[in-house]
Amino acid sequence: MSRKFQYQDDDLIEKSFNWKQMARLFTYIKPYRTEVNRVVFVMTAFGMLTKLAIPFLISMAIDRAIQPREGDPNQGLLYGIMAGMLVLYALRWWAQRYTILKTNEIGQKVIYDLRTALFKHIQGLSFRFFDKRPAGSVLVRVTNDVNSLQDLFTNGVVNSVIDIAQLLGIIVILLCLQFKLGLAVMITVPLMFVVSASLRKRIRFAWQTVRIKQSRINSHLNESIQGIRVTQAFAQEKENIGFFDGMNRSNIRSWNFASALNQLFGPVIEITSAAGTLILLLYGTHLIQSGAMTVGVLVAFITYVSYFWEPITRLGQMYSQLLISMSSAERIFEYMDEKPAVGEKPGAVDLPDVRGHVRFENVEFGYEADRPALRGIDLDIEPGMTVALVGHTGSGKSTIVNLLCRFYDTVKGRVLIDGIDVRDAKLDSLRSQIGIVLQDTFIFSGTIRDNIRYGRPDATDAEVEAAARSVRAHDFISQLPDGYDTEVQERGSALSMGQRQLLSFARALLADPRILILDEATASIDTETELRIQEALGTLLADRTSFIVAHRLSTIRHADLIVVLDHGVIVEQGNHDQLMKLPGGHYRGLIEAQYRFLSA
Ligand SMILES: Nc1ncnc2c1ncn2[C@@H]1O[C@H](COP(=O)(O)OP(=O)(O)OP(=O)(O)O)[C@@H](O)[C@H]1O
Repeated sequence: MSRKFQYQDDDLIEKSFNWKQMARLFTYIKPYRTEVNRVVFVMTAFGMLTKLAIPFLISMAIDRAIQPREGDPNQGLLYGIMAGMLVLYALRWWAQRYTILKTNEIGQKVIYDLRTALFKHIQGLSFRFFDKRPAGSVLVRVTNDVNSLQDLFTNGVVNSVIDIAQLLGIIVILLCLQFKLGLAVMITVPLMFVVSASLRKRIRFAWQTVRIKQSRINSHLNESIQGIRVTQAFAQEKENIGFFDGMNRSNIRSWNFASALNQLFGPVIEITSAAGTLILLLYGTHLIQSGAMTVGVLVAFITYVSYFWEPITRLGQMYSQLLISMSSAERIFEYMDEKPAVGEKPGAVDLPDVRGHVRFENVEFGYEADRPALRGIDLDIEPGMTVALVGHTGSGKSTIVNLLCRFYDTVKGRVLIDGIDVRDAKLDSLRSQIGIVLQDTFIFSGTIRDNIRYGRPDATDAEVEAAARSVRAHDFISQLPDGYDTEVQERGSALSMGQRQLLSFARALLADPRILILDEATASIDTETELRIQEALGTLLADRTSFIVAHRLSTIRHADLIVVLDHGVIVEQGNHDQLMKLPGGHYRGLIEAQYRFLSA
């Protein structure tokens, strides 16, 4: 069976509904406590109390103005009551408008804070975290999962507080109006709670499944778009579309299932409410006939009972909303709790301006526990040296530079810069002194100028241009439609491979790091660009310690030290001439193989 498109990102998070998590979610609303309190006050005082007063006024109108037990109808009192009701309605309208505006505002602020906190946290996570997760699934958590909390924070929190207050108010009113009738109506409530509680867990899992399906769609989407050229080149569009369709359908099915479960809350409440109304009519009529209650009070009672179910229905909906939000919250907090695998020690020091003396002392490392990628690595590199790392694919060249930048920590041994263990240095101070030019030269969307300035945003235009000139990038940049202000697409797809390389050289040169890492591009480029890149390299490497994951013969030949790796072990080191003299040596073998390839 094909094992293509396996996104092992998310398993169902097996945690029960947990109040601690809830409390944690609500810490995000804490900074806006005063605003929330204000809204709750306005809505309770002007929205809820006005609403609760209206049925009371209606009962007064019936029993005292329209059909008093004693005396004639009182028209004046009726108009008075009507005027009072108008004022109450106006007040209620204003309170509702204020509440909607304010709750939306508060909700947006909370979502903003949460998204920023999550993004900030993810930015600080180590390579190990990203090794394990497809980019699409990380996107989903910052977008969809955070969005799904929006409803909770915009309407949910404030409305729930108001609903609970309204519910308590109505219970008090019902019991005061007619104690026995009030009790009789409320007898159905526990039944409703028992039924809905059993739905709770199933709904939570159903929504989590939806999120996971969405996350997989996003992962696939991300991969499909990034790999579209390969897909089209291998004519795999149909297969891709088929796979996407399957995912999409599965998403719909799980959405429908979750939503159907959600909808069960409504009928549960409706049936309970119908039972309550029946009890009310039967028992209420009996009370009127026996003279224990007036018609006006029954009318008010009926209205209050309908008000009684309103907050319960909304709280029920809010509860399902909460369950949906909980699964998103769990997914968000799972990332928030992720500690960077490469952390900063409590007493980490700022690495002073380094000279560029690099030492690897008996270093051992593996990406996975049982598969060592490097073993017994000892290197001593003087400041200013150019070191070429060579070896077969997978021999550990990139891993050496990953450890130097501290993208990962060694399992054994130490990496020292100017005698300071990289684990004792603040990450910022370490990485800002190391420049990296990767094989996959990442160009960000923005102008050419912004891209060159990436590592030193404060560089002047003149400095940007000087850097570009030094690495021979100025000529091609000035021929672009808007020169340095030309907008490049994300990943720089409008630029050629060689041009992207030159741009990344300019970026590294402008940042002027003491230590430079260069993962040479393997793609073959024309001789003229190759020459230009060689010249640019000369400028770039001058006066700094450089590590080159080398693929080009020309670069290797001029390196001060060539380190030959094989299966994670250093098998030879020396300069070109020394290594070529070793009969049957690894390096000599590599060079001879390349010459054979080039002359073939
Ligand atoms: N992120 C990762 N997770 C797990 N294993 C990895 C990871 N990166 C590299 N490896 C493994 O570690 C070993 C060394 O990889 P490394 O990338 O250092 O090789 P390399 O010499 O730079 O290869 P190439 O010339 O192909 O870039 C390989 O066996 C590789 O499969």
